[in-house]
Amino acid sequence: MKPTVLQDTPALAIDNITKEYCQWQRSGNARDIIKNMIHPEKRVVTALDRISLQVKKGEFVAYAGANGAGKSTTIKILSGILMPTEGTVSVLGLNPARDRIQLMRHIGVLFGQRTELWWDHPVISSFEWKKQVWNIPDSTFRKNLDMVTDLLDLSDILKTFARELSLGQRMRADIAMLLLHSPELIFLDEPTLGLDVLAKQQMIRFLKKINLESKTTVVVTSHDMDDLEEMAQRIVLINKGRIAFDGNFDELRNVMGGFYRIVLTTASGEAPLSLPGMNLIKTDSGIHEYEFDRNVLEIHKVMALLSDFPQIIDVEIKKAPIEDVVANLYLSWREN
Ligand SMILES: Nc1ncnc2c1ncn2[C@@H]1O[C@H](COP(=O)(O)OP(=O)(O)OP(=O)(O)O)[C@@H](O)[C@H]1O
Repeated sequence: MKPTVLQDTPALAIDNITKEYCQWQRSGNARDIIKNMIHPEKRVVTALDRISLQVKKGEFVAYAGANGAGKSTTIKILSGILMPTEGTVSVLGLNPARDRIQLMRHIGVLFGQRTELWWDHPVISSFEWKKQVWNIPDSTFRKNLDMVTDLLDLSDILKTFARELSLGQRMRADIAMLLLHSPELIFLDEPTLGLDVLAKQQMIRFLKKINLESKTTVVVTSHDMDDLEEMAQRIVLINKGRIAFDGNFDELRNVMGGFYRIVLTTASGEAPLSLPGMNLIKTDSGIHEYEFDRNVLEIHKVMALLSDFPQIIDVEIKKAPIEDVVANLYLSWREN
């Protein structure tokens, strides 16, 4: 039996947390070898700087930011691996550092670069080991094993040694193991890292399904913004240890000016000479891609503009790729 957690609490609540790390600096000079050993220089890095965040039960939240922004540190604090230097954290109403063992029965954590599988044993042995150690009831284990085997296509690899799996197979097996005890909340640090297009789509479909059908709360980090947009309803962006954006993906696009793209194909192959308010960003074999700010140039005005150019034979209007929006945002943060 799982110990009970409070039902009406948010999935997680972070209140004003700061995390400082102490980093020892050593020079690479051979003449500093003694100094490096006895008096290495100390540097304090503020990985998280007074962060507050709430996630409701059943939400699917993307947690993103540039390298070193503080994502993994947050996940480690939320799962009780690290303690914040200051501030309070509550996950399903529990204190992750104090109630770690109780909490682990309700959550699942994946660090995409690491594996929980037993390296020199078939995958199924790791699963059965978890069942014994975690005391997972037979019926729950069987139901979850059938579900993950089917949805993550595991039947071919259950009897394979973990060390013989490809990266994508290993990731699927790790996610499967994470779900065997029916966690209510899962933290996934880069679950699509290194997956091929098909494996990625399968993983994304799977995560959306368990969020929708089992109401599992999901917090996922990734550097792939397209993946995140496909999966999550909400995106929280972290920059230098601070929350810099919290909203949905369309709101995020609006932060950078509500940019849209329009792709025009012309019969002559030439780009229309002047389209005020639109910037030509790419042109190739008679296909011309422009960017415009929908808040400045509304879509009906764009259509009116295009009607003056009979040589246009095809038009496609789309939102700016989220990767580009976020890249511009990171750049603007770096410059400030
Ligand atoms: N164990 C540690 N000891 C000292 N400093 C650390 C430690 N772990 C992380 N840091 C520092 O904390 C900051 C945030 O690191 P963190 O790993 O949380 O970033 P991240 O957003 O997950 O980055 P990435 O996208 O590159 O994985 C970085 O400046 C990093 O150097």
